[in-house]
Amino acid sequence: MHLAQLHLHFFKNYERSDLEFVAGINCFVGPNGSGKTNLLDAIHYLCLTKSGFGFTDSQSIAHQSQFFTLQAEVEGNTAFSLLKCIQEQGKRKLFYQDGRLLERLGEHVGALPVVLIAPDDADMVKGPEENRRKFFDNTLCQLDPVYLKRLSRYQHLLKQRNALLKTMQAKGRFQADFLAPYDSQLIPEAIWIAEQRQQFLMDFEPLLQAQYQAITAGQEHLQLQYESQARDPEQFEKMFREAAYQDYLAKRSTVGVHKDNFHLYLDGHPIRKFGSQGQVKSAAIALKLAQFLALKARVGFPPILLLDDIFDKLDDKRIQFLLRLVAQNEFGQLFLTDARPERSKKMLASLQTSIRVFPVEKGRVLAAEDIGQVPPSE
Ligand SMILES: Nc1ncnc2c1ncn2[C@@H]1O[C@H](COP(=O)(O)OP(=O)(O)OP(=O)(O)O)[C@@H](O)[C@H]1O
Repeated sequence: MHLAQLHLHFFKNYERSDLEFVAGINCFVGPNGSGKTNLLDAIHYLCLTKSGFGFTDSQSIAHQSQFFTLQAEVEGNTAFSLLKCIQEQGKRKLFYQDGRLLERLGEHVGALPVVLIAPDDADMVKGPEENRRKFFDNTLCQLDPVYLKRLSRYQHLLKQRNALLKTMQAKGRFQADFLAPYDSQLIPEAIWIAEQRQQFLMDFEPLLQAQYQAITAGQEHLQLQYESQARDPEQFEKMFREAAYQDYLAKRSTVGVHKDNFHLYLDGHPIRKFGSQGQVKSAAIALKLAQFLALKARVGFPPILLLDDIFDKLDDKRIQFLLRLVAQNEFGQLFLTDARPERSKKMLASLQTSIRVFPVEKGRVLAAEDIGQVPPSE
């Protein structure tokens, strides 16, 4: 499976752009701020229906416009060959597969799996718990549509419960019976989500460890530990109900799977606290590569891989590791950005795959150049 074409209209700094990709490596090169990452984000939108860099939909509409349109042609083993995403300012985002408007955006999640390796990935390892929760939820949602559905339901109920707690506080009156209908729906969802996370991690941890050991030449042992209040269903239900008054005082739900933690340890010590910069970077790439392998195993073909600015932000050792994987044909279609064209051309030129370089200049993509040793059609 690969993206054969991409068409952008009023997406960020692109007024209109039409690109034809190769099935191997597509490299966007150009000065800082020219729009290279925006192209990766357009691809991310078409894979997961949203930005991979935390931009809102309205931020992604070009300043001079009231809408953006993204379109892609997909070749290979997917159930569709044409994708379209339209976002009009202040309106519902529309997403089409082969001209069919999807009722829910979630229907598309997982159909075109994608992994993004970006400069701020270290925040996933070093940053707050929420970052790791987001990473694991993103992976599980791409793997399983039911997980996405039930997680969305949990988040929706939680929002409603929190709004109710705020209203109660504003009125100065705690009423446990008002919370009960939410609690009886939230508790089973939380228990189910915790179970799924737990099960998933049993397969994911060995993948993660193998990737980390390969990157670091096997010197240290990376471990992942899952901590959830909902792992013991009976205990959790009691805890959740008992927290009601505390929740009222806090004006938010203080117990639940939105509080789960995913701890990373290096030789038994929390990497967040003790990891060196290099160890943190290696763990971040290992997480993304393990995500890639988990998705590939589930769908049976390699996900699209987006590499943002890796030549600048990673050191040679980690770049060489990634390029070795490319050379071993571990990946499918790959998109990467680099501010220095000569460097990426030199790094990529020897690889046995089709390679196309797209020069980018202030929201315009100039004539592409094929530099691979394999013709673009293969
Ligand atoms: N909604 C928008 N409308 C118009 N321009 C936008 C919009 N959002 C972002 N931009 C512009 O896009 C440019 C940033 O693009 P992008 O992040 O893709 O750059 P880049 O080439 O990856 O740069 P770097 O090499 O620094 O990472 C900036 O000039 C920014 O002003």
